[in-house]
Amino acid sequence: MAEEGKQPLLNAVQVDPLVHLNRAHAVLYACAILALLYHRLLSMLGAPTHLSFLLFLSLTIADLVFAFKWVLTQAFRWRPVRRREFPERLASVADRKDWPALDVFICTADPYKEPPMTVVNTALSVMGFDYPANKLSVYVSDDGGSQLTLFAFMEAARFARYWLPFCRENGLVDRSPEAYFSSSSATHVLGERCEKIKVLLESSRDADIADNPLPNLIYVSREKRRNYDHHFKAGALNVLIRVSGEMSNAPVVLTLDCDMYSNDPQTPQRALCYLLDHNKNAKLAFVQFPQRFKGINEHDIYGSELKRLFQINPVGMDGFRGPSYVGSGSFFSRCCFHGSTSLLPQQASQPVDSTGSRRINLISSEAVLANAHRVASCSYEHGTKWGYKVGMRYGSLVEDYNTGYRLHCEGWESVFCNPQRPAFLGDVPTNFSDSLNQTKRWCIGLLEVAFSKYCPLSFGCKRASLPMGLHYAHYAFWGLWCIPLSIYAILPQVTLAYGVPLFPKAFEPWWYLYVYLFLAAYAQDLVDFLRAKGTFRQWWNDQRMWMVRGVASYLFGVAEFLLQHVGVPTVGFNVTNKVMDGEQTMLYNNRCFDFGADDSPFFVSLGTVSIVNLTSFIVGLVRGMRQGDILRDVSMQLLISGFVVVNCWPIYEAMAWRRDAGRMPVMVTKASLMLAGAIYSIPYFIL
Ligand SMILES: O=c1ccn([C@@H]2O[C@H](COP(=O)(O)OP(=O)(O)O[C@H]3O[C@H](CO)[C@@H](O)[C@H](O)[C@H]3O)[C@@H](O)[C@H]2O)c(=O)[nH]1
Ligand SMILES: [Mn+2]
Repeated sequence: MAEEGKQPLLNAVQVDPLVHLNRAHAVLYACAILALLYHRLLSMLGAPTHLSFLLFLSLTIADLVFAFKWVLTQAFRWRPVRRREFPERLASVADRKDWPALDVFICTADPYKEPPMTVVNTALSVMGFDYPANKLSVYVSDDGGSQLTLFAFMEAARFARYWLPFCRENGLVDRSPEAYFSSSSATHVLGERCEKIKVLLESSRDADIADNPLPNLIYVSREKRRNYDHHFKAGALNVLIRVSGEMSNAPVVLTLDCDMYSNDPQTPQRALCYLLDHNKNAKLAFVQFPQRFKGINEHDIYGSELKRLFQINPVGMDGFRGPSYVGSGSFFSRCCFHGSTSLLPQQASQPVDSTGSRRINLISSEAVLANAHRVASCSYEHGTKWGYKVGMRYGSLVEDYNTGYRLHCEGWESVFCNPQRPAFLGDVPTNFSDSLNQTKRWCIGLLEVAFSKYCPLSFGCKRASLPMGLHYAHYAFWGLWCIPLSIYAILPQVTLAYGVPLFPKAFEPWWYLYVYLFLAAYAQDLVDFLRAKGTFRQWWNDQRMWMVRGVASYLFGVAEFLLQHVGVPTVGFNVTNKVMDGEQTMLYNNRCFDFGADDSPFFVSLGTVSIVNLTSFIVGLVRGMRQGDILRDVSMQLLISGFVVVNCWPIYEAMAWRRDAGRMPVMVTKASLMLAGAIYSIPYFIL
């Protein structure tokens, strides 16, 4: 290995050339926000009645939240950096035989929502990494304790003997069998059960048909008992950290969701470009690859790509301590799980090195298995620091966000690695209601962190840094979007229907301020999106989903979080469905919104908002045509409701004239009409 300091460059970093433009614009926009708040204050002070004061107050609250969120997002735009890595130079730094061992963790939880074949597929794709087989171990955590999954893996172990040499001989890059070739009820999920650990393949013993060693493959189903908190995925990963610690104990650990298969066998080498970089690795906790997805329809109608979360914002965080951990596609340095950088002497937080792997040839020995069983039992963590100071952190439904955040607070760093060819590809919910449920779960998990003693605004700004604190606060307070979005979805519209102006007259100077604030924010968002290789149509759908989530996922997420706090039990980690029926798939591929799956309360909310906006827009326009002068007074309200109406088009289609299975259930339409009627009648009661 090359000496420290003389190491050839394994990676390079470049600051986004547009930062200065962004910063200049931030200053201008900040002035505009201050002017707006001043104007709001004036209107409140000059309000002629209590009612109009309340109306202006609501708008002020909405704008304050917008302003707060704007401040938080500036942290992402302050210093975005892009990285490149040079895996071809790796050979001059470390010989293949000196590469650190790699443990891959794959989590699955529900054999019905996550078909075992998907999980097997993911496992085989990583066993096909271009990496020394005797240094590679794949651990599968089955939180469902499913016989079917275990059986599928036993078969997979046999299949691997043929598949892996086949990949190598044919130089396949797609090493997930399903991706390459595409082109049973005999089980039940056990409530309580003992831990089960099976070594399905052992590198020192098993070889493929060409007589090359195979990677280790280990199936782990942890012990589950009533009366014990299992901490969902975080708990499962902590069991894997300990079990693998007893077996292969590799210094590098890759975490993957069961649907995130490897799309490039060179990926670990890219990660090594950072993990073996002596200038970096003493503090490097993880290398995060973006979550990328397959099967998204052309215009991405549900905004499933989550470009901002997975591709744009990490670049912004990378200019500081690094991107957040997103649960999948992350190469960890194992030592980061054992405590903080500052607490440990330099030797203990040793950078990833070529050593560290235990004697792999012993993993199925009785002694090792006995230890593995011990650490996989549910009482093992009792009275230890696991989940609090050690391993994946508990206390939030978004264990990934929470763990990455706490690592950054302890002084660890991370890097964002976003190669041209997606490193991993996963499934997205291609069903409207599933997609909204997923973001609702995230929203709740994030609020759990926001309102804990680890609130990023206080704890994070102090322990990590101001920008890192703001980054994490942006996510923690994600759900707050529901406040301004709900207010702007109803208030200007209802007042418009009653002919009450709320905003400055058209073409007055203040009116231009509002127009500037809207257009500039939207334009900047569009530019960010296009620069991240999005299309205009995808961006349009993405901004629509932002509003949709505002009155659906975020609104219900915040409500559920509040209910949870007054003691109403809630669902917890509702695993996202990865199976689609034929009709759903057809609707999705035809870019049709699917409201048919269930009559979810989300849809009542969406239906109500869309009806209110359409009604007000028509009433306002007709009134404006009749009495020309009022048109200028309510112009802003007309623009807002008109904009929402354009966005709600798929909802009107689904309510009024679609006849397929994905149309809006009649019950939901009726409920929405009633709710809209109720909203319009509120002013009567107040007056
Ligand atoms: O009790 C549980 C629940 C879930 N999982 C696994 O966790 C993964 C993610 O679950 P999924 O239903 O796919 O959730 P998503 O919302 O799609 O996942 C995102 O958000 C999660 C946090 O909410 C992160 O853990 C994931 O990595 C991230 O991809 C899957 O492999 C599950 O099998 C478990 O192992 N045990
Ligand atoms: Mn998922």
